[in-house]
Amino acid sequence: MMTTNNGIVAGTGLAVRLEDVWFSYGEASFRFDAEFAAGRITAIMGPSGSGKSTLLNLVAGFEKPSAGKVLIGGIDVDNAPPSARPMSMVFQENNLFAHLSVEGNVGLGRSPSLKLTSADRHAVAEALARVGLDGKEKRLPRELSGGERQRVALARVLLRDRPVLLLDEPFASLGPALRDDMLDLVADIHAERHMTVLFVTHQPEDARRIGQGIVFVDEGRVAATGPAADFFDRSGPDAFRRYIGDRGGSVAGSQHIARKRT
Ligand SMILES: Nc1ncnc2c1ncn2[C@@H]1O[C@H](COP(=O)(O)OP(=O)(O)OP(=O)(O)O)[C@@H](O)[C@H]1O
Repeated sequence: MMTTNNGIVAGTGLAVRLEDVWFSYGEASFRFDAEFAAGRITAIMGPSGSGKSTLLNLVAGFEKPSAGKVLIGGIDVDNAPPSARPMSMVFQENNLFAHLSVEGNVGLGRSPSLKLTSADRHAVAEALARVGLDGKEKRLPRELSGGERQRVALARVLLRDRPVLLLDEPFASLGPALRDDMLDLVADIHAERHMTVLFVTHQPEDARRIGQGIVFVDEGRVAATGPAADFFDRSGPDAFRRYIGDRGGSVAGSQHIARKRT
């Protein structure tokens, strides 16, 4: 375990808890009660519009509960803006600043003003090598493929080294083989850093590949939670099986999906 210069404990996860959190967007109302165990990868699944991104945004601090608490590592983060919360977030797109090079975008993970020491620069280079982007340091985001852009975002996650990682469908626009590569990269990073990962996905294959637990969100509520293995056999909750579609004897082709060890 290591403490970074802003006092955040790196190299380990922190539990995330939503304690009877209420929130609404006009008529769309949400009430979340959920616990995400420290150091685990939890896939958040559920129908479109059920509130998965809203749940992540409440944890990140982009939205504020009208009642209830968000606790990270047992600490109420109500007054902390997103930048002060011990987490990193990767979205489906627009994770990068268009005018900054690859190394600039990653360097932001260490210093928002990009005043980087030589140790910081070394760390940036190491993170880029780790995600397979060495040699592309000077490129701008528009000179990269979609998968490469997400690799840059993951390199920044490595540099930030926060105990919680929020992933909001980060690989949804990538093809299946590339998606698997990216999921394996997330699993490898997780195996090394043990952060708590909340991973929103519509893909049962992806949830099964790296998810250790599942939180199933339906109509603004957490409708079911449990180990991924239970969700992907016939004993899974009915509403979840209806959502992903029961495919004759196995759920979501579970017999055929290689699970990445985490
Ligand atoms: N900024 C916003 N302003 C108003 N309503 C919003 C806003 N963001 C989301 N909503 C509404 O809140 C509900 C939940 O949206 P959310 O994005 O959390 O769902 P989701 O489960 O992540 O969906 P998807 O799987 O389609 O991404 C939807 O009805 C959506 O229209």
